[in-house]
Amino acid sequence: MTRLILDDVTLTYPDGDRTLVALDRVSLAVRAGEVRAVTGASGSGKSSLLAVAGLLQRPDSGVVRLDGDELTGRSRREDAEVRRNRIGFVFQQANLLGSLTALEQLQLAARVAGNRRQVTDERCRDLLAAVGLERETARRPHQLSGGQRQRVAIARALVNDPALLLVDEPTSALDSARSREVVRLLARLTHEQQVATVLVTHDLDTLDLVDSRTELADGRVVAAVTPR
Ligand SMILES: Nc1ncnc2c1ncn2[C@@H]1O[C@H](COP(=O)(O)OP(=O)(O)OP(=O)(O)O)[C@@H](O)[C@H]1O
Repeated sequence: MTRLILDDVTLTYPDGDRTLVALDRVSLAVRAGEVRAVTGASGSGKSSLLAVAGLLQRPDSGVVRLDGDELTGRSRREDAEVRRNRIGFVFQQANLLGSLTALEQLQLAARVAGNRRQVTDERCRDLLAAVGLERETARRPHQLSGGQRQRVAIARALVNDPALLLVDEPTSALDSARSREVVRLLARLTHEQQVATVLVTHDLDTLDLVDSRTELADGRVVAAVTPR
């Protein structure tokens, strides 16, 4: 089942008296249970692609679909609701709240979303166990390693059972062994939870762990590898 579709998306930014084309007629599709890496040089449009898929930027033209629903051209309030309930985000830094335990990070994310489904403490604990942190549920961020913090961020992003997981360079602060662990974990959870994951990465050493890849150059798709 295809979860995310970007169809012919163009995004421009004003640049003095010219226009900078950050995404130039980009199309891609990501299925349930698929990790798609998005690669390309600095400035090629990777973050712009995530911003459009995550409804943080509105494209000039083209369409974003999630589970068949067209998401383009809705109100800001509707965009925010989709972001809270149907999309999980993981950034370069884990962005955990310093005073909360690992378990509380997930409980807060569930509460903020005001989920129609009640997210139980059991689900939060199960997700922390799934990322290998069953014994760290009561720890605060400063008591966790960088890799562990990133794993809490991944568990938190999945707590509301999103259709789409958007991940921006999650391994940039980690060494290569830890990077592989984090990407392997993302792949496993993506398959288990049947989420569609878009992983922006510079880290070519982890590409053997993903299912598919879109490479950008100057805002255009220059190569695409589809799932095996
Ligand atoms: N808010 C903005 N205003 C103007 N130009 C922008 C803005 N954000 C990005 N750009 C430009 O759009 C182009 C694509 O940028 P983007 O950040 O998407 O690339 P990237 O591949 O994510 O780069 P990096 O790997 O360095 O994060 C670049 O030329 C960038 O300078």
